[in-house]
Amino acid sequence: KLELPYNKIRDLSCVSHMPYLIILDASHNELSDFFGFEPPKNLKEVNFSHNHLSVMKDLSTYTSLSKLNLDYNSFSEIRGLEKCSNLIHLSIAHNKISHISGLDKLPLRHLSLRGNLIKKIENLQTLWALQFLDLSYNRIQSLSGLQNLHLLGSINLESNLISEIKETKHLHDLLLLRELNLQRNPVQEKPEHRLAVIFLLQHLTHLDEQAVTAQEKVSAVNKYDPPQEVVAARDHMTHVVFQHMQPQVIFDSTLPNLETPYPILVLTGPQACGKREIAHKLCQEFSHYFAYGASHTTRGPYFGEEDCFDYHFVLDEEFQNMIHMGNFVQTIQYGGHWYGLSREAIESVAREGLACCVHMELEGVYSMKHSYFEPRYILLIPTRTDEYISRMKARGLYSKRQIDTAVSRINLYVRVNKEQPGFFDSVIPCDNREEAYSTLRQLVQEYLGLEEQGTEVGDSTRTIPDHTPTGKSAPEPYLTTPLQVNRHQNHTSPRPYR
Ligand SMILES: Nc1ncnc2c1ncn2[C@@H]1O[C@H](COP(=O)(O)OP(=O)(O)OP(=O)(O)O)[C@@H](O)[C@H]1O
Repeated sequence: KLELPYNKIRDLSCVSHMPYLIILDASHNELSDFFGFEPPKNLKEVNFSHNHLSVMKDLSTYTSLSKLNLDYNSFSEIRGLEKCSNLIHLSIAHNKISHISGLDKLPLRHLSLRGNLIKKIENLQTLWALQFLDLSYNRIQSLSGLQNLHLLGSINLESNLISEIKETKHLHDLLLLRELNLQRNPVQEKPEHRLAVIFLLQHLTHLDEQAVTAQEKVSAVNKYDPPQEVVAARDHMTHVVFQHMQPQVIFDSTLPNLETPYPILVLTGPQACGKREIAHKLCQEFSHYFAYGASHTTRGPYFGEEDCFDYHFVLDEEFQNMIHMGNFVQTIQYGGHWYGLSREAIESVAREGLACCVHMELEGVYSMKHSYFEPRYILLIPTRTDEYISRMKARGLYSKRQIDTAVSRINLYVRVNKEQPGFFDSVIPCDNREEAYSTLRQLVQEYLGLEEQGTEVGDSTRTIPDHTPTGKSAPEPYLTTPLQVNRHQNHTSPRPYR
């Protein structure tokens, strides 16, 4: 690695003598010669931002290059990158580029052409891997030109000249689009076009706070809020697509098996109904059978919460990276924060030979039902709304709006349970936490066959149900009554516990 930023360097020919160089930072210098050195074989990252470069030249010998930063130079044309078959991150922001060209078929995931003179979105259709596109601060007048970018998750078009949104058909390819920034475009000034903006936003899970007013946001959500099934299908598709883009790994511990799927217990219900506390308690008491699968979240920890125990607390950027690395089984946005259950959270429990116990909102359940896992779903539902509200207030963590949202979602759960019999394997009222836990405890004991064998919970001498690939312990009954009640609709005989 060679770091030379903030100097007055004009000549970099010395790099020709560094055949093993991998990373070069020559930003903030006085270079006018573009790559004026013999190419080190494995050069991967180059930063030439803030120099005096004006002409790009053929980089076909720089085949390992994966990240190139050319911001704040004087380039007026993109060229010479045709053979850079490993280039995934390219930034040529704040130059003098007037046309998008020379990028055909590159495996780019991140492209920034912010602050140039571009009038039209063009020649991007072959960038099949593109996930992040920054075209802000240009002179673009229309949204056309975004066809085929199936993996694009974020487009920044802030400060352009987009004055109307006529055709939205070409945006239908953008299956994974989560963010679209249209701030500071004339279209925002015209009331008749605001509706079109909202229409575009119907596809997005992230509604830009400043792009639409609160009222419009509400009407957009009400009018276009897609059904839970659609949201879950999109969420599942996102994670499957991104997982398939990674080198394939065989997950020994949780691989589906027709006879004995890997056991997962999902506690679901509205926020603060006690599912997390109950999940922890269950994992503690039945520590030979269950371990807690901690989700990732972008919300900050509350007082007393422990990283890796309650959640893996991460920044938004890391969470988005994890999505793009195909790390999650499911994700949701709740209360302005991201939550996601990673494959690794489940795998790490499975590797211990234990069943994974997790908690999640209804959207998570819908997504899990698309996965190859076949968890048991227990709904914990408050039946005395006043007490539920008082308990939330007493925690001192929630605004009135958060409490209202949580309360309004009780009906959502009740409706799903009523309209889709069998959706939850069991429903437990949770007004009294002790009673709720005791009911769950009983279910789990029956499920593990503990009572029948008269075995004490937590008895370390007892054989542990072993789910590891090499596990040899005898199969145990998997979910006998009442947890199994609804499952009987799909399965004729109880399945053995691996
Ligand atoms: N991976 C996930 N997928 C879906 N929902 C999740 C996931 N992880 C957590 N949640 C749910 O998101 C909601 C908000 O979680 P958060 O921990 O911020 O709330 P909380 O106020 O501590 O409530 P709780 O006690 O229910 O966890 C909770 O209902 C939680 O169960």
